[in-house]
Amino acid sequence: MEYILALDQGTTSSRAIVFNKNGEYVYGLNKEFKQIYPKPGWVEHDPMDILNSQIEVAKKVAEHVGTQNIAAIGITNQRETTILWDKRTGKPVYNAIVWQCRRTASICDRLKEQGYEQLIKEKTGLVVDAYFSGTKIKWILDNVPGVREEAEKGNILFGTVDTWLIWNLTGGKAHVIDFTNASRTMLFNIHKLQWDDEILEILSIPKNILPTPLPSSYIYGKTEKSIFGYEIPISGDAGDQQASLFGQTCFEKGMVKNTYGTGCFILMNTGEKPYLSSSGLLTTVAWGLENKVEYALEGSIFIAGAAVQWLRDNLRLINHAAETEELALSVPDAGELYFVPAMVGLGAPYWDMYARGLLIGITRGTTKEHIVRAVLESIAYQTRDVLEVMSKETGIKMGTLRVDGGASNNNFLMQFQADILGVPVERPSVTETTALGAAYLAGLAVKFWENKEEINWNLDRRFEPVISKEKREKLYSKWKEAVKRSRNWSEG
Ligand SMILES: Nc1ncnc2c1ncn2[C@@H]1O[C@H](COP(=O)(O)OP(=O)(O)O)[C@@H](O)[C@H]1O
Ligand SMILES: O=P(O)(O)OC[C@H](O)CO
Repeated sequence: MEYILALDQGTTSSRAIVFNKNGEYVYGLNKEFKQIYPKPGWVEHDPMDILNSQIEVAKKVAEHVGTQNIAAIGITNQRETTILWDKRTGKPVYNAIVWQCRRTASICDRLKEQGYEQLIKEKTGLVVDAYFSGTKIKWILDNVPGVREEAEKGNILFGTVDTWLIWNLTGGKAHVIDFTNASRTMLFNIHKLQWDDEILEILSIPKNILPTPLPSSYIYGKTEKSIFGYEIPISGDAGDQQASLFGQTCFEKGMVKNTYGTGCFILMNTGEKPYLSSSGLLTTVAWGLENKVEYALEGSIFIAGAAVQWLRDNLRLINHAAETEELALSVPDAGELYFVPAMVGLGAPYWDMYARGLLIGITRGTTKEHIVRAVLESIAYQTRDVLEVMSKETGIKMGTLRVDGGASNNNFLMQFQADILGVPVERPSVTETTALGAAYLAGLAVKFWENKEEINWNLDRRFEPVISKEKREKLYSKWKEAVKRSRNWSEG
């Protein structure tokens, strides 16, 4: 068999991509689905939309290349997003609460007041934040009538999006989660690789709703024959950011990647020991493979490409994301205009659930082009915030930054990123590295690839920093000022 099929279930779209033995992109399709914003700061998806859009593109792509040619399926997904369903009917009991959703900020505040921050950090590697699944599960159990009672009777299952997809694709046979996704729930002990009873008790979450945690490269089950006409092994599962670290072949300690999608997620491979941060970075499982687990340090930025979507859909300043490159290049600079994309608060390294978006430095001369440029620049500044902390903490000086994700196709942004970091930025020829990583993990489990050494990484373009250190620091210090002014704005 010639191909591996990767299913990349992202925040805004479901994607299916087929890769060949050389790790080359053969064919892929993408389907956007509805974002639901019931209240300010709340974000939901319909779990059936997630499932149907994913199956639709998967079937079309498989048929295009010949379903019988697919050796295995790898799954990768938006992480933390929380789904609870009734295992008797397969019906969700509530919409998926999306990772960006802030509705559980007050539950997190209470956990902090009760002094649980350190305990949670030591066990899970995470900061207490509404971002993670734990408080979202609690919210559904406490707020959707009847769900807690049914959960206690053993009728309810929880899953992140990978769990939900695998459960449905296997016809309800496999209720599983891989270690990387589990490490984003705030319920998983990343040292013991087990659900943590103490945290489950603190949040009043019954253990029987949780899936079985497994390595990221593993045969979890086979697809129901009715879906593709064949039973195909599902043998890779990883959260999208860890999958992209793998697809970028960041296999050595100290290697770093940044994915520019809805948000930006910067991960550094830290090897076989978890490194606990003291300045707002997360410790997370990078992958479970070949009977061992490796860890990563992560800086999660909530809004990156989403700010470009906001320019398109809310302000209607552009028709397509790609137009921003030309618009930004049409002005020599942003004219001291700074945009802080704190629309859902600020993630790493600030973790301010109450910060809100800000555009500052507007003058009579400010144009649409300046606004577009400031939005793109904000993505690069946020990345520097994380990388500064990362190298300070670990003492590792990054040699280059490997990039991927939709917005990494923006050459202006990549050049500005190199300039503001003072470090070269490398874009690989396959920027769908998230899907590629999932394909690699799936292929390794079924011996489509024998070992990691068979895996390729090819450069598309390298962006070298060109501005002076003085200019870089001047631009960056003003950004820090803008961030200060965006903080602590919302009253919850
Ligand atoms: N050329 C571009 N310039 C700037 N932003 C872009 C460009 N292309 C895509 N984007 C942004 O990148 C995001 C899509 O990237 P993708 O990796 O598909 O994200 P996700 O997996 O989070 O859905 C969107 O938010 C979009 O606005
Ligand atoms: O869907 P993406 O690519 O924006 O990724 C979302 C992250 O997994 C959230 O942690």
